[in-house]
Amino acid sequence: MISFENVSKRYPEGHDALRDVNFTLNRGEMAFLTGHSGAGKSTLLKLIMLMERPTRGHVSVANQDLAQFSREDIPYHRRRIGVVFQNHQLLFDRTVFDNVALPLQISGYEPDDIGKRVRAALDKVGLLSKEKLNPITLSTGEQQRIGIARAIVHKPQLLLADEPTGNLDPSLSAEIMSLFMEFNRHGTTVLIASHDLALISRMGHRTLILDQGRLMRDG
Ligand SMILES: Nc1ncnc2c1ncn2[C@@H]1O[C@H](COP(=O)(O)OP(=O)(O)OP(=O)(O)O)[C@@H](O)[C@H]1O
Repeated sequence: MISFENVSKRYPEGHDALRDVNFTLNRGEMAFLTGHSGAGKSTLLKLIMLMERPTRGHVSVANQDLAQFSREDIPYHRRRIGVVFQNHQLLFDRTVFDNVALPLQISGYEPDDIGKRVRAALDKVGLLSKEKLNPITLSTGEQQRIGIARAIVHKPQLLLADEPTGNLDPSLSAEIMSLFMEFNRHGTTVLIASHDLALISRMGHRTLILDQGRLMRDG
């Protein structure tokens, strides 16, 4: 599903964020990405999303070399991916339903179809009864679950998360992780960047460790 071949990324100021990174994540696999602050975790995810381009090497998603994608192809590429952020970037002037519906509205789905898909996504994260509420009235853990519903509402093949449990206590973090595992059991490929080593080791999944931009361990 994802392949990195000799990938390096140097930002314009001359900082090497990734150095000669090689790995493959198979379709249907779930893995964690960890490392110290500044190790290159977010940069690696940004290369997959085409928010950044590598300086050297090749990144492929679903057997397509992303170097072939022009700026116009980026929306097509992003529709295959769901992304969860630490600060879930919800809109507090809209309902829970409308927050989750947003990516579908942008992609031009029919209103009936949007209703069905949004409710299915909210059901998966246990928030169906809260669709009419404003997210600001919900707890932090519930807000993160809205962010996850929004990330999976278009049924992406690939789910990426950047520190999805950064603001949450251990029991809420475990809850969020079990949601990711559930999506993975249903076939979604999942890659989660997190510095929470205790949580990662409890999950028992493949873990990629970055250190100053180099992939130090994969297993
Ligand atoms: N847009 C940018 N321009 C210049 N340097 C950047 C940019 N984004 C990241 N960097 C640098 O690249 C390195 C890797 O950053 P990155 O955000 O990928 O690491 P990270 O492992 O996600 O860190 P954190 O856990 O703190 O989010 C850091 O030294 C950072 O300062």
